[in-house]
Amino acid sequence: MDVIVTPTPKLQGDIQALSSKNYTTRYLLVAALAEGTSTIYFPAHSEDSDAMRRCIRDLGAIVEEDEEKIVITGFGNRPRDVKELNVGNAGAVLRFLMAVAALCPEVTFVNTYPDSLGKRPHDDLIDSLRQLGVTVNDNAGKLPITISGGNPKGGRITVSGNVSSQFLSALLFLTPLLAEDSEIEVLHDLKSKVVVGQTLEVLEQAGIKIEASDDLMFYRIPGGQKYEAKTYRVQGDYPGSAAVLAAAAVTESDVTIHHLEEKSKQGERAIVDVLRMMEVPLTHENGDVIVRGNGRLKAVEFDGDAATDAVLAMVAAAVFAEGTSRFYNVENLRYKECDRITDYLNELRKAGANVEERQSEIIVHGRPEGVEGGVEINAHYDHRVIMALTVVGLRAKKPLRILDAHHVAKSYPIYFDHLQALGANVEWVK
Ligand SMILES: O=C(O)C1=C[C@@H](OP(=O)(O)O)[C@@H](O)[C@H](O)C1
Ligand SMILES: C=C(OP(=O)(O)O)C(=O)O
Repeated sequence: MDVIVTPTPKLQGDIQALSSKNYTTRYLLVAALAEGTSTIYFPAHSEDSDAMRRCIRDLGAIVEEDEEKIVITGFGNRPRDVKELNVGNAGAVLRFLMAVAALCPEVTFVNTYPDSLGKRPHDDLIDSLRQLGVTVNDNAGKLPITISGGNPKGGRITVSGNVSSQFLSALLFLTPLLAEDSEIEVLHDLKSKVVVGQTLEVLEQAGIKIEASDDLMFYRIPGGQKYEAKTYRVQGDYPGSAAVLAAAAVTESDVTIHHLEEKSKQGERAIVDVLRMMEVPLTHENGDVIVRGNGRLKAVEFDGDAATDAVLAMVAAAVFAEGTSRFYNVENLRYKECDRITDYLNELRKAGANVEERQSEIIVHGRPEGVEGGVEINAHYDHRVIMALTVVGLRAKKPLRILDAHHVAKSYPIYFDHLQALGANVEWVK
């Protein structure tokens, strides 16, 4: 399914932020790793959270749900002996469950998205699991991957944080369940460090004790712990909302998004500060972000690693800013659903934006007068590319057709419904 985005000068109305993807996947996981019954209120509904739901069920969790909650009876440290798991295109779900698979006799993670998740590297996590004595058969660090647990005990391990924080998060979920104490040292840099804060927050809520160094590069994890069954409430999702806020920023608008906590640990809440730095009129109080856009934006410089999943939306806003914007420290955007530097900038250029890439940097020469549009956009299987190009399409001169825009459902299945509710001219076509 494609979407046609027709230029729309005005957006108006209010929407509820959808529920956070990253918190939903984490709560589902810690509920599955507990032995009792946990309840998760307002979980996200998207392909990625569905993938986690499906896989924990396959691993033996009992999952029941209604409109507002999911009730999960976990399998503790004894997942069912499952032969195969299908995580769809969900990177975090794959990485977290590769660690859990160390508790299983033998599991194969299948490769259902060869052109997206199938291209992403997992070597760093594979190396760490091998240090724990787990046997891993992989395809040069990529899917399909077979993990044979071999009853790991814990101990001292290292993990590289250069490519993704998800490898470290995965080990932090596993090691408390092992019989002996563990120590994890992060080698090189730790990218997307803020997301590890969300992992630690959820582990603490689940009753797990972990000692973390202030710089998040070293951890002591007592072994033999048990996850407690708890009640969780999922907060609003900043990465998805970032695209809607960017859309409001580049148009004449009066848009409110409810349910975005000011004190959230999501790094992507920086979208609010970045738009503010770009001189977009907005307020953020009592969980409501209100943007009253006038279409005028100023260029910005920003360390994108602090808000990994909002960078594409920020870049889309910068396409219309006065001056040159720079988003630096973003190399790991290359290892996502697509290469979010080269692939994304190619699509932006097609739409008429003036952008340049460096190995770990995106440079945007703003065009306040608008871009030409009138082209077909390749979504590269990437929900965030789809959302960001939609923002650009709203202020192009001619419509954009985003091919295979249904991949938006990876994180935000109702993105286009939300935009329509705000008055955007976006239409699904076959
Ligand atoms: O831990 C998580 O849930 C995530 C971590 C981040 O990935 P990286 O650490 O690979 O940047 C983020 O981009 C991804 O959407 C979700
Ligand atoms: C990169 C993302 O997710 P994941 O790594 O979990 O596939 C994302 O949501 O933008």
